[in-house]
Parts: sequence; structure tokens; C-alpha cells
Amino acid sequence: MSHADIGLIGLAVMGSNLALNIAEKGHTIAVHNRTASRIDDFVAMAGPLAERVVPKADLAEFIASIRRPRSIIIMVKAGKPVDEMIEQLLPYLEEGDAIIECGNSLYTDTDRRFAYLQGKGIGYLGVGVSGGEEGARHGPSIMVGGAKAQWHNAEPVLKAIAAKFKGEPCCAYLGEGGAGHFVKTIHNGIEYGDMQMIAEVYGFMRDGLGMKPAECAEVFRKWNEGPLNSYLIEITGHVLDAVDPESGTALVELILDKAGQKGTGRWSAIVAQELAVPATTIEGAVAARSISAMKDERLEAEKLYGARRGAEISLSLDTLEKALLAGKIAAYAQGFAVMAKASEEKGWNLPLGTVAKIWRAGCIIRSRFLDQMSAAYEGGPARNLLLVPDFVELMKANHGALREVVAAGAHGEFPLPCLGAALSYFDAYRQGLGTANLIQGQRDFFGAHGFERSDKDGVHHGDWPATIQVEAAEPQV
Ligand SMILES: NC(=O)C1=CN([C@@H]2O[C@H](COP(=O)(O)OP(=O)(O)OC[C@H]3O[C@@H](n4cnc5c(N)ncnc54)[C@H](OP(=O)(O)O)[C@@H]3O)[C@@H](O)[C@H]2O)C=CC1
Ligand SMILES: O=C(CO)[C@H](O)[C@H](O)COP(=O)(O)O
Repeated sequence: MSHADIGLIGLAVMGSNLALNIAEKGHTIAVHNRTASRIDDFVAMAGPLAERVVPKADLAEFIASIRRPRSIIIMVKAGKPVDEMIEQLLPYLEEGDAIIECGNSLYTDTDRRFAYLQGKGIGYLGVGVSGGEEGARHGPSIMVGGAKAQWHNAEPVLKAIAAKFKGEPCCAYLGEGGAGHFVKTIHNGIEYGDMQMIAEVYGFMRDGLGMKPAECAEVFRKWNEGPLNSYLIEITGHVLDAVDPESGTALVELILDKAGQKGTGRWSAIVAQELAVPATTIEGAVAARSISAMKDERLEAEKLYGARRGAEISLSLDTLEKALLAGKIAAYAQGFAVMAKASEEKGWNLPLGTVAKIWRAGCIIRSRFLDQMSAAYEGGPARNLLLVPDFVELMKANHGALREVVAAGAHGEFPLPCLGAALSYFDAYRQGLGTANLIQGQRDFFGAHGFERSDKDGVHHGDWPATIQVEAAEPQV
């Protein structure tokens, strides 16, 4: 019996499309899914590619059908299902076999699974895949972490199915253990920031400029031809253009203003905090999704405080475009700064230029300026993007617009958790003299934490007055 080149478990949106992509590139692929009916559905929709598909509802038969040493892609729901799947596979695997886990896993889970399986002689690659359904089918961006030996085995297949940017595959080995999943997590954090800033700008168009969805769509289409050119700007135009066939209303006006989240955005904000890297734009985007989900509370609060005043907004579309560009640079600067620090702390030696390169096509955050960004990081030191000459010029040209937009938002009562955070980040980052001298004074006052001085070396303490509070002060009404 001839064996399949590779196996894949998990035939939902991503797994089924990856499997078709692999088959289309000429590989025979064994497929398995917990719910067997999905396997039949998959074979039925595979069309002529079904001849390269080996469907197996029985796990033992699935494994036996793959050529040794086996490479098995797992594309199931992230979290516990991945651990359960690994345990189910283990009794059948042999030394030298490898699991290639392609879901949105938490990178520390990947580190743990990598070490666990290494002890059993089983290879493990933790692979971030971006591009959604269409990317998985026709070419995603692929971020690989794990042992180099396994990477070399999987490289031909992964590079064949990846998106291509000017002929170069958007797939690379990024480092040991959870490095690939870490980079995917930060990719998603940036994705959250990008999406939220676009939504904030849409808020101005809808509520400040009184534009209809189709008019907004037209603007996004135009912006997609300029410096903001990106997948997210492009799909925003399509989303705004869509019409509900039943009612004839713009679909976006019927979609509830509650956004879901599965974890990666939150993890990127958490890891930024853990590494003490400011990533306020990403944090703002995560918080914005959480507050969006609190629909009932928001409605209650609106009754208490009154609806937005609806002050007149005199922003031009050109100003909004420039503000979005400046905000976007801040979000990417933060994401790359988190990766640079993580790389240093975890000894991953993440190739940031390569990361930018493999994000140029296939992934959700692909955009024109990633090409510029890859040049900024390729070979050079991992400097904050705000210090890189090309981006300095862009920020100089566009931060004024961001300032105008944030000011208009404050006056007009538009929430701008991301654009506002981007501006504050920029202003704090470019401020030679900040205000933390006062914080240091306060910390030394209450906790004798000491402070450095600008005129002398060493650690100093202030001669602060005593503040013994005998009784709690009466509350002032
Ligand atoms: N959707 C997207 O755009 C993207 C998703 N991802 C990630 O890729 C992975 C797959 O995503 P997606 O295709 O959307 O599918 P889902 O995340 O919805 O997962 C569904 C798949 O997981 C299987 N599954 C769930 N629990 C178990 C379990 N305990 N044991 C075995 N199998 C289980 C399901 O099997 P069954 O049919 O039996 O229920 C099904 O095949 C996820 O980690 C996701 O975060 C990454 C990039 C983009
Ligand atoms: O990884 C992805 C895109 O890159 C997935 O679509 C992911 O589900 C997006 O995250 P969330 O569901 O939290 O919006």
C-alpha cells in the first residue's frame, strides 16, 4: 500500500482549506476529524483533489496510512483539544515522527508541549498560520517554531503552500519552542490594533460626518490605493458595501456592535505587560473589544449620561487617512518592540526583518508598508520603528493629523481607545523630559524606594515630612 506524504487532523475552516492547499501542491494527504461526518463532507467538496486525499475516520488507521517518519498537522480548536489530541496520538507514534500544530496556541503551551514530546523522541513544531479561510486555501503566511530538524523535514510542504511575495514564500523558521506561536500572537495583537483604529475612523465617518456605509466604502477603496494599502482596508470597503438581501439595508448597520475575541489579542497585551514593553495601542484594542461586548451596560450608562452630544466634526477625510497611518505605525512599533524584547529574554534570536517579510502576503495584516518595515529590520539592530528614518519621516508628516483627530474625538465624545493610545505613546516616547521625577518622589516618600538625581550619581532619598494620619478624614459631599 502506498502511504500518504503527510497527515492532517481537524477539518474545520482552517484544516480543510490547508488540506486542499497541500493536495493541490501535489502531495497525498491523510485526513482525520473527531466527528467523522466532517471527513465525508470534506471528501465530497474536495472535487478532483479527492484523489490525493486518504480519508480515515479511525485514528490508528489514519496514522498507519502516513509515510514514516510521519508528519502530522493538527488544526483543531486551541487549548485543551490540542493536548487531548496529542495524548490520543502518542500510543501510535514512533521515534522520529513529528506533530506540526498549526492552531492559534498560547506560546507557553507550545513550549510545554515541545519539551514534553522531545522527551519521548517525537518532534514538535508550533506553527502560526495567518490568512483565514482564503489564505489557508490559496496561500497563508506561516510562522514556524520548534526544532530545526523537524523544520527541515516540513519546509518543502510548508513553503509550497505558503503565500508568495514577489515569488518568495511567506514562510520561515523563527526560533525554538513557542517562537512561531509567539510571533503569531503578536501578529494578532497588531491585527486587533489595526482593526480597532479602522473602526474608530469609521465612527467619525458615520456619526461625525454623517456618511452612509456605501460612501464610507468608497473612501476605503480610495485609501487602499495609497499608503494605507492593506488587506484590512480592502475588506473594510467590502464589508461596508455589503447589502442585506432581505431588507436591502447596508449589512453593517444590522450587525450588532459586539465584537468577539478568542484570546490571541489578549495574550499579546498580557505578554507586553509581562515584558514591560509599552503596547498601549494593542491593549486599547483588546479593551475596546471587551467594552463592545458589554452592550447592556453601555445602554444603561447611555441613559444615565445621555447620548453623545454630536458636536460638529470638521475633520477632512485626508486628515482621517493620515491619522490612521500614524496610528498604524505606532501599533506596529509596539508589536515589533514586544517581539524584540521577547527575543532577547527568551534567547529566540527572532529575525524581525524576516517576520516583516513573511507578513507581506497571505496574512491578515499584510500591507504595503511591511515591505518598508522588512527593510528597516533586515540585518540591522532591533530599534523601535519610531527611530527608523523612513518611519520618522512618516510620523513627522502624519502625527499632526492624529493629534487633530484625537482632539476632535475628545470634544465630540468619540471613544478612541486605540488612536488616543497611539498618540499618547508617540508623545511619551518622543519626550526627553517626562514627569516620572514626581512618581519617583512619591515612591520614595511612601516606600523609601530611592531615586536617581540628574545632578549626582547614586541612589538618594528625600528628607520628606512625616504624615501620620490619626483619623480618617470626613468624606466631603
Ligand atoms: N478561523 C480562522 O480564521 C483562523 C483560525 N486559526 C486557528 O486554527 C485552529 C482551527 O481553527 P478553525 O478551523 O477555525 O476551527 P475551530 O477553532 O472552530 O476548531 C474546530 C475543529 O477542532 C476540532 N476539535 C475541537 N475540540 C476537539 C477535541 N477535543 N478533540 C479533537 N478535535 C477537536 C473540531 O472537531 P469536530 O468537527 O469533531 O468538532 C474541528 O475540527 C484554531 O486554533 C484557530 O484559532 C488560525 C488562523 C485563522
Ligand atoms: O488568527 C486569526 C486571524 O489572524 C483568527 O481569525 C483569529 O480567530 C482572530 O482572532 P479573534 O477571533 O480573537 O478576533
